Amino acid sequence: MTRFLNFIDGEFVAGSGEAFANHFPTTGEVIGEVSAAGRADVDAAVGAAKAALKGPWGRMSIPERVALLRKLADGINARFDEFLAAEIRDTGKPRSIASHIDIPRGAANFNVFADQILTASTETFEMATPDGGGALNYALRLPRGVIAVVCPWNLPLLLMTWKVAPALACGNTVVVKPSEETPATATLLGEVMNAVGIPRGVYNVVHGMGPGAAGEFLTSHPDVNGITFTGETRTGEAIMRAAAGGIRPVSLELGGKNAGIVFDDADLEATLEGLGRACFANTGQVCLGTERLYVQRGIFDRFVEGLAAKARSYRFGDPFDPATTMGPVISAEHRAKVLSYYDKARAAGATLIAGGGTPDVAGYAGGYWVEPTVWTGLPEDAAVVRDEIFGPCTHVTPFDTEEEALALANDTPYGLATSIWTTNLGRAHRTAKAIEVGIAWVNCWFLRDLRTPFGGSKASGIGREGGIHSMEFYTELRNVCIKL
Ligand SMILES: NC(=O)c1ccc[n+]([C@@H]2O[C@H](COP(=O)([O-])OP(=O)(O)OC[C@H]3O[C@@H](n4cnc5c(N)ncnc54)[C@H](O)[C@@H]3O)[C@@H](O)[C@H]2O)c1
Ligand SMILES: O=C/C=C/C=C(\O)C(=O)O
Repeated sequence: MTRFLNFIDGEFVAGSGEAFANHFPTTGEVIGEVSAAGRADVDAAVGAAKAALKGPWGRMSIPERVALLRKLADGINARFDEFLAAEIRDTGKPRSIASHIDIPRGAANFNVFADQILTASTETFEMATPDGGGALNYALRLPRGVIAVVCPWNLPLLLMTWKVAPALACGNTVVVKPSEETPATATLLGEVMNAVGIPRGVYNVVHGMGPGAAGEFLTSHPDVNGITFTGETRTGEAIMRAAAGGIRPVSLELGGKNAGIVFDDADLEATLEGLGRACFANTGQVCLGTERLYVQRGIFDRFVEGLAAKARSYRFGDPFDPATTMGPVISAEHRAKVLSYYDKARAAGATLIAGGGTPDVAGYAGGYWVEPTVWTGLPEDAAVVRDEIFGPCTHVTPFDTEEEALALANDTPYGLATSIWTTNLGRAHRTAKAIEVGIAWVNCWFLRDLRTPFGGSKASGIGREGGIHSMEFYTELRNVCIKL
């Protein structure tokens, strides 16, 4: 049984909070115990992070920091199999996903933001002064200080390093609160931090729950200078309230109810491949996934049939077996939530095209399995069409005109991402511009260039991360005005 400790000031320490169990979602077995941080431990972590700003880390040049970030990427890659196993045991996700997405991106994030800080520039303005002389303004890009990083469980290492890497690149220190469901890779990263020579206190990890526990202790801590959060919209509201105390900036990457739009001129095979992944990859637990599809009437029946075939094509089982293509959902609680929506769809009179229940997975009866599911026939105000479910399921609605598709897609409080499929160039540009989201993919899904702005509109978030946009959040600009 693994014991996951907090990582504070370069050391692994037990916390004063109540320890809790870590489950393997594939079997439901308890495979670890997580030592939760109490308020005093969070104080110690924030204190260590604050002190580290004044230590060697704070005096380091950008090239020195960049060299350490590259060592972190190499350090993760050198222990690739350990990170892979840790992520798989926390999430039950298939090896094929974790080895292609989670761990490589977890490492790559450090290299990407090392590159970014080397080229991040600031403005200068020369001005005339009333005395006939002049002055020169230039901006200094300074770290904000101690950054609280609060993370979800769906892509644990990837989403954590997506924030930790730019925060460190900019010279901040961090206190990470991983999801209580997935403590492993954040903890393992502490070992890599020490091994490559990141000074103590620069990276800290506190484990525990959110409300009334480590998450809240951290986000309400007065010595935290900025909060970056990925998770549910409701939690984002609580974090924003906590950030109001002391006026701390927030970056919020929140929930969604993303629409996919398929026009009848789309390449059907490519569309099914792309949207099949958008609906079902990672057992539907991707914030960018599509839980609502709008398909033009001319290809509606063929599309629905093709998507049902995709839904039925997954293989459940041992995540370490390369033949497994779909894992369980993260927890018994989350499975109950997803299945409650399967019940709601039934009660609302949906036409069930595929799935709709729980599979029998031989040898893994205790796992948190749910079937990939496709429905049609529900009105737009049905709970299944409106609420974020965060499971491997989608509802498909037919439409006739471009205007109608856009009105349907935009009729949601959320605005994270969309995936539009058409071979008509003009329509692609028009639709991408008219849809109210932060990320519009055309003829693709989850194709990521890490220099691009990433984030949500409406209730899906505040701010953008990625490339220079991360630098904007993790630094503060100071204007220096020199009278010449
Ligand atoms: N927009 C994005 O980039 C993005 C990416 C991934 C996931 N998500 C969203 O995340 C959600 C799934 O993740 P989740 O269930 O882990 O989200 P969650 O909001 O339940 O939890 C996220 C983190 O916040 C902590 N937390 C909870 N309440 C808190 C509080 N009051 N104060 C401080 N911390 C608190 C949790 O312990 C956890 O570490 C989905 O809604 C999904 O759409 C969004
Ligand atoms: O579940 C959400 C996935 C988010 C992905 C990223 O933040 C990324 O690719 O950088």
